[in-house]
Amino acid sequence: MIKVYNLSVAFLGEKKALDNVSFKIPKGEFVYITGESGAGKTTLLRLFYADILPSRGIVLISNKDISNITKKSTPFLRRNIGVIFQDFKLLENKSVYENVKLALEVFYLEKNNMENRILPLLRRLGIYSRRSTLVRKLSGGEKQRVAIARALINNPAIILADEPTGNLDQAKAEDIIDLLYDTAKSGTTVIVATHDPNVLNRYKDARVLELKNGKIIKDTHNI
Ligand SMILES: Nc1ncnc2c1ncn2[C@@H]1O[C@H](COP(=O)(O)OP(=O)(O)OP(=O)(O)O)[C@@H](O)[C@H]1O
Repeated sequence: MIKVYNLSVAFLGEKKALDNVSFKIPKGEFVYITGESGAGKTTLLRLFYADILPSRGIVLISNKDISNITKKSTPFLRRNIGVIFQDFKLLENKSVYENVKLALEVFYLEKNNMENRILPLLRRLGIYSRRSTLVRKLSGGEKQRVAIARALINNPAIILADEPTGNLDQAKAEDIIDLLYDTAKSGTTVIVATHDPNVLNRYKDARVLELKNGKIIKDTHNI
């Protein structure tokens, strides 16, 4: 469960990136965060994994207040959160397998057993045959799948995806959204920031939170 109360973020010398935002997201929900460029989507996601702290207001992740979380405590929070970044942030000169393994090694202690965790996930995401390929040799769609594998490998409670279909054609974008939607079906909370209408229309029953100038102007669930 994610709860935010009266959340505002002001970057130095800028107008507010988020302005008094409140909402709750239950466990296992699939939510779109939408809004035009600069609306505050990325800023909101960054608050959830404590990449930034709010100027005002409260962020609760699984009932833990992270509004003032210390740097020392952020690894414990992030262990439960998988992030899929707009620009992937993969290690281009390492293989698909290595990229996922590095994310697993941070928290996983059974070093001998890692293959049993990684290979089935690569299979599920359709990148098993690319496991030894360097990331820099992959297509955009394949890189996106590696980014998803890396986000899922620690079985996080929450997945945050920032424009996960950025440069993909429509069919590939739909594949990626289907993967994320299925992930929510198994109990993971999935939050997808996007302004792509094809992505938004893919699951019409999904909750849509729309931001404009840092404020929520639409919430289809309104809870
Ligand atoms: N590090 C920063 N320093 C100063 N201003 C920032 C910073 N990050 C974001 N902003 C500003 O905050 C506002 C919200 O930005 P944000 O990146 O959250 O929007 P967005 O909805 O994700 O946009 P996009 O769709 O273009 O990624 C914008 O006005 C942006 O210029």
